[in-house]
Amino acid sequence: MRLLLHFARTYPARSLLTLLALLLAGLLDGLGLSSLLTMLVSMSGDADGAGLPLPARQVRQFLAGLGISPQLGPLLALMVLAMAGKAALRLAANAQVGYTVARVATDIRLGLLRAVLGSRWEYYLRTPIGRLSNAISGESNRAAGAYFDAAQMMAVLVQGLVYAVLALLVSWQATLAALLLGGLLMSGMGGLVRRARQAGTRQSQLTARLVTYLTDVLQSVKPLKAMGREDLADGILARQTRQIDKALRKQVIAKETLPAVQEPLLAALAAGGLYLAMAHLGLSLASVMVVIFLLARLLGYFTKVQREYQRMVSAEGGFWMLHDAIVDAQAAAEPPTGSAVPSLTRSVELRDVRFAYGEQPVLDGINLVIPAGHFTTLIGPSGAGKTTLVDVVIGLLQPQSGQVLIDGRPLPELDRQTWRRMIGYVPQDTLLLHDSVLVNVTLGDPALGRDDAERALRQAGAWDFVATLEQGLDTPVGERGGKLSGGQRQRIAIARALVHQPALLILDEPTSALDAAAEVAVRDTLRDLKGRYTLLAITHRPALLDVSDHVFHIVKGTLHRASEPVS
Ligand SMILES: Nc1ncnc2c1ncn2[C@@H]1O[C@H](COP(=O)(O)OP(=O)(O)OP(=O)(O)O)[C@@H](O)[C@H]1O
Repeated sequence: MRLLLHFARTYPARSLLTLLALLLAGLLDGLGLSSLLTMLVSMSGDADGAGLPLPARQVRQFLAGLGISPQLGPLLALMVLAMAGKAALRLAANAQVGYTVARVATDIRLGLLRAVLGSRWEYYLRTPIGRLSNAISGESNRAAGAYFDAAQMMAVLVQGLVYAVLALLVSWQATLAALLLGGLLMSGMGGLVRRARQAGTRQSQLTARLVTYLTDVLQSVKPLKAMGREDLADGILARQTRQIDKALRKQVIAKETLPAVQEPLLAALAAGGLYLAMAHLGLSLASVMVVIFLLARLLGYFTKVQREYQRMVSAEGGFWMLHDAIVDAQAAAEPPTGSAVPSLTRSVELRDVRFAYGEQPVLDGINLVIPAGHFTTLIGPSGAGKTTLVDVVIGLLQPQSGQVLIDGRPLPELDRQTWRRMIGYVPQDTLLLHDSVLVNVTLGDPALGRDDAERALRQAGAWDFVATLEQGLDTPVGERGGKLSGGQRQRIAIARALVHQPALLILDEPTSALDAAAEVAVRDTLRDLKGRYTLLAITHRPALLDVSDHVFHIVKGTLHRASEPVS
């Protein structure tokens, strides 16, 4: 029910339209059925209609009002018209449902993408990539399927209600008895519905776990294969796959058992109802014929509604899992951005900045001035807090106290996106996109052309090897840049950071994978960039230390000047 309310609230107009079309279709179905009943009764010889069941009499009156005599021809025409109208309305309703199912899947995907992309850096550190890819690709379709099942259930329910009203007009006693028994039948089968729901939820959870684990394995498959340990991953993946299989089988059993139990019970109930109508309520033959027909269909609708409901709840777990993932990502949204336009002509300054991951302090009262146009380098032992300091400058992490000032203005007052677009960033681990060299350098930015890419590649000392590639700039780099060497990947990452001519170039160990010649090329580039750009690097390499203007040493979150500016 929670899911139905959620859909009704999220898509009110579409849901209302669909319901309206279904209701009208149900009413037309009832009209068609009443015409049929009238014919049946007329054929039974009850010419004046006195013994006709109520809806049949009303159809006669309705036809008389229109000046149509209740003969076979007009009755048949009315029935055909009603059925055609019903079919058209069902088509309209089903088309709406189909569009909405596609819309639900799109909304889930976009909702998750936007929530994820708008999250704080800490969110990415704790959320497995595989969980997100599973959600975007497979699970969102399954979750949207829950809307389809909900709509199918409503369609059957509306039609069932129309039949119930007709049946009540014919014999309220027999109908009430059927409704009561139908209700009992449904609650008796509740266990099977619950089992399908549990198995569906488990299937979603297990699939998310499997895809998450598989993504991690594939990302580190090289060391696994190199050390002959892929069988360890295989064992875990196979166990998780078997668990999914078990959950699927449970769902199948619950789904198949439901109709298998419903049908004999239904037959028994129909027989009981018939007996009641004939032996105890003393209904006329015409009414009994109608009662048999209506009650059998009515109980049929009961069971169908329950089957659709079961289908819906077995897909529901996936829907709520995605819904919670979106809420989780939204809760981790980046803080509101300021609106001031940043400039970097004087300095980036950190004033008494303190940052901790939970209880663990990482930056412990950092005071640092990074002058514009200079080359500032941070060195220090592993885990000292160098990358964390850089993340604070970018605004990926917010310090618990202290300030980051850009040309004297606190970072939170600045427009975050504009500030970050002024940054060129070379990360410690170079991961390229599975695309061409060109796209890897420009990131698909339409404002940047081939000339820009070539200039940046030349500056990064990468043009020589790119020019020799078979397709030059258009050469695909393979999955995560796997077709290139570590040093080549690193130079492409440097070109990517330079291509948009950033005001602040941040490099985290930019030459760690380069040979001496390539390192000299990058060093010369950085030396040339000095004065035009502000450079902030983390490095231990003497080549870069030689061209730095200021070198700071970080030890256990505190900063020490390691050298005076070089000339
Ligand atoms: N997401 C995180 N959650 C908790 N602790 C973290 C997290 N990221 C980093 N740390 C911790 O913060 C400290 C500083 O990490 P940081 O990456 O800034 O070090 P670093 O000086 O750049 O190290 P390296 O030279 O090895 O890259 C380390 O002790 C690390 O364990």
